Amino acid sequence: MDIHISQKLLILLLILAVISIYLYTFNTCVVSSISKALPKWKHNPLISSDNVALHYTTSVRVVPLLEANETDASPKYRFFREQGLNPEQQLPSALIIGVKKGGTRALLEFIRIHPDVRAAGSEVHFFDKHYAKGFQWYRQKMPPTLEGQITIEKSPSYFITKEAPRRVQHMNPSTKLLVVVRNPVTRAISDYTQAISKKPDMKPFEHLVFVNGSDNSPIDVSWGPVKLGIYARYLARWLKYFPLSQFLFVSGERLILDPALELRRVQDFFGLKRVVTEKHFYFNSTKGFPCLFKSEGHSAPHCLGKTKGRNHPYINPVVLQRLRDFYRPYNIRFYHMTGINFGWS
Ligand SMILES: Nc1ncnc2c1ncn2[C@@H]1O[C@H](COP(=O)(O)OS(=O)(=O)O)[C@@H](OP(=O)(O)O)[C@H]1O
Repeated sequence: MDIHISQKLLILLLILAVISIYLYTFNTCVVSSISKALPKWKHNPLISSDNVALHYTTSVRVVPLLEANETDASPKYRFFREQGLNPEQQLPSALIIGVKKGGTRALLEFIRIHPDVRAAGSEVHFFDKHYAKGFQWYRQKMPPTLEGQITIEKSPSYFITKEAPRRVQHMNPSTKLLVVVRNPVTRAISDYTQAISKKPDMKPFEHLVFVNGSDNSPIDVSWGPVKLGIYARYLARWLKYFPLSQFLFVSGERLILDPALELRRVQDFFGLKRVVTEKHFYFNSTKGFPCLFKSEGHSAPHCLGKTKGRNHPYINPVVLQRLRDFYRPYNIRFYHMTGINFGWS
């Protein structure tokens, strides 16, 4: 009888062991195949690709990521209070100041996975639109944090706002400043794509990019999508108020091709443990972008919302070349200022 029971127990244990081995192997394969699938630029810090075309197959939910401000009513904060901890709202010690269409939302959503980083969900626009409301107002827009946690906010318009550098310095001269930059040609097209999605009767890009709409004329530097790409000009203003060591320049291209690598740089810059790693990301071939396995707000795999990663319109290659030529000297100046060659050609 005893022998009969222990045989049954043995078989049960064997089945459990087989299931555990299967699950472990499956998970390891999924994670390692993703990290193998993602292309790496390990030995090449220069970025040259304008259009990222990678093909991996996964199914995914596409959701807008935490666009709304979070509240402190969540179970997590209840738990903190029960433990006698008192999370408080603080002014940000780090800002993602730009650039528009650089990949700022992706960076914010990726870095906020880190347990020591807390972010304002939506763009607050304090240093450009709401400065008159005062720092108290600004602080109330921030999520509650525990001691040692970093509060971060992103409003890409800060980078080009004249008054912003002085105002940020006034708030805190040690503020850490993150700038996500992307090939200004691609950035201009991205900017235009967003504008035309809101105003479908806009003239074609090829018209708006030139003074008088004619390709015999110079590039129209007063047109927003073009003007914003002259990064060196805007950075020069910021450097009057902050040393270069307080900036981290994140490559928008690499944030797509190797998000874990860029996130490592960000965590190092913040002096944080490297918690956000390759295992948080997978590449979604339908979306054409890296997405998250899970984050604070979502336990299931998810990508950024529909307004991130739009299809760009076809642009005449001659016009593209004119734009590349136009930006070249400004890009070189930007590389010298930052000490980084972003490899935009
Ligand atoms: N993971 C991931 N998913 C989706 N999109 C991603 C991602 N990483 C970077 N990007 C790029 O981010 C571009 C939008 O940039 P921003 O978030 O800075 O735009 S905004 O200024 O806040 O409107 C967006 O530009 P478009 O492709 O033109 O839509 C993307 O190219």
